[in-house]
Amino acid sequence: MANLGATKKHKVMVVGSGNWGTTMAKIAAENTKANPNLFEPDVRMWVYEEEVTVPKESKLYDGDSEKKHKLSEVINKTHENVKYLPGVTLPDNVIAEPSIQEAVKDATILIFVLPHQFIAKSCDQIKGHILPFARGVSCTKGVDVSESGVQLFSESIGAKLGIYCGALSGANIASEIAQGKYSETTVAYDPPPMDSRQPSRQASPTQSPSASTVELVNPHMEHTEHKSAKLYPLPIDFPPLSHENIKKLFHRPYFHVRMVSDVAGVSLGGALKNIVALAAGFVDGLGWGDNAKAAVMRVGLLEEVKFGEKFFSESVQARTFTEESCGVADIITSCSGGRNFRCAKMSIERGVSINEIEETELNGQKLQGTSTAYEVNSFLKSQGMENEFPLFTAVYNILEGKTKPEEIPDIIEPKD
Ligand SMILES: NC(=O)c1ccc[n+]([C@@H]2O[C@H](COP(=O)([O-])OP(=O)(O)OC[C@H]3O[C@@H](n4cnc5c(N)ncnc54)[C@H](O)[C@@H]3O)[C@@H](O)[C@H]2O)c1
Ligand SMILES: O=P(O)(O)OC[C@H](O)CO
Repeated sequence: MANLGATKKHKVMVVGSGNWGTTMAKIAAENTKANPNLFEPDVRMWVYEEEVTVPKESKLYDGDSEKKHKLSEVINKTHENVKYLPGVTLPDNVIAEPSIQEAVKDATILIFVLPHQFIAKSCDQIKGHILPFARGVSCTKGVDVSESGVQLFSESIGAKLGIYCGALSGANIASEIAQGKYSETTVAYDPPPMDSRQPSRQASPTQSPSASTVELVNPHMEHTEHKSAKLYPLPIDFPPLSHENIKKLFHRPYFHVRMVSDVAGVSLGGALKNIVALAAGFVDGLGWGDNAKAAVMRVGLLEEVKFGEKFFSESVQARTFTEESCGVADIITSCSGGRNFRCAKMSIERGVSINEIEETELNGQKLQGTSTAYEVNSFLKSQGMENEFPLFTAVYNILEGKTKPEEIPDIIEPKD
């Protein structure tokens, strides 16, 4: 699509700076540089500030291996996130910013890449500090479960901030992609109709677009206050956020993007596969091998599709799970080398809780599968549907110590 009437460029920022957050900032920064007609070059990355030590090879190392440095300063001075993505040089247009309000200021595109447990609080901090017509893309893998029901993070971010938010998810182990190794991903962006460009429209000043009421969130939420909200159209002096232009922000020669419109399918694939990966880790930890893993992956995929069709029936498409990177491919990669899989496996092998493994083995990185298993279970319980999702329920019960991993085969066997 032509950039009709566009005189301004999009300012891109990343909310998050963990293993995937830093990788996404790297990808986005490579692409903003490569597409100067669409994007401002600098990509601000919000860093949840902490003190870190630097390795001997770092130019900041002064002989004192215990000396603490602010992580944001280390990133800006050395172009390396020494804690969450060590050994990878970031482009110099990734700018680490410890203030979340400063980081989001004037950004037109916000890429959310936080562990899901931190999204709500971060949105509260951002609210009132973003451009009203900003747009979001959620790369967070998880679901937002509350008393009202289950929501996608694209929906809860959108509803909290009053913006449109799409989703990016795929078979994406961050460290491989950060090293430029080939991978695919799925980006779901279903732009609001008001963002489409009409050639006859007069260019309007950035500050004056009027808001329209649109459906922003999942209509399955029974008691939501946010069923519809005012959404500001993207001013015509910015390039349109069409599939073509959104793809240009994420696609790299080593990171192949497939654009779809099924935001629910993409988000659910990323969230639910983390429960499946725990199950795969449990059976692998027992020494049962690849056939056992394949069995839980098969059942996990079916439960993902069923969850989507039961609770997001108006929007989800089964083929998103079976054909796209965010579905079956993410189950395969997560059950092969993901953190949830590896930690679940170690917890069985060592006979310690997975929370202890997370604490001792991940150096501050966060598992999403354990909290997602609890959240999904509390939602299924509220719906009286635990028995319809035996694998998801078994993972929850194993985490609770009520079921043994050895019982998985019997539990997932269809009952007459
Ligand atoms: N790492 C991967 O390979 C990968 C790939 C695809 C998707 N994801 C998803 O991306 C999301 C982010 O994961 P990640 O790998 O970037 O993070 P991570 O697990 O590597 O790091 C944890 C992050 O949480 C931050 N943090 C800690 N306490 C916080 C607080 N109170 N408030 C805000 N932030 C806090 C830390 O600073 C750090 O940036 C997750 O949903 C994950 O499932 C990860
Ligand atoms: O390391 P995990 O288990 O959080 O999985 C990483 C990615 O989500 C794999 O696609």
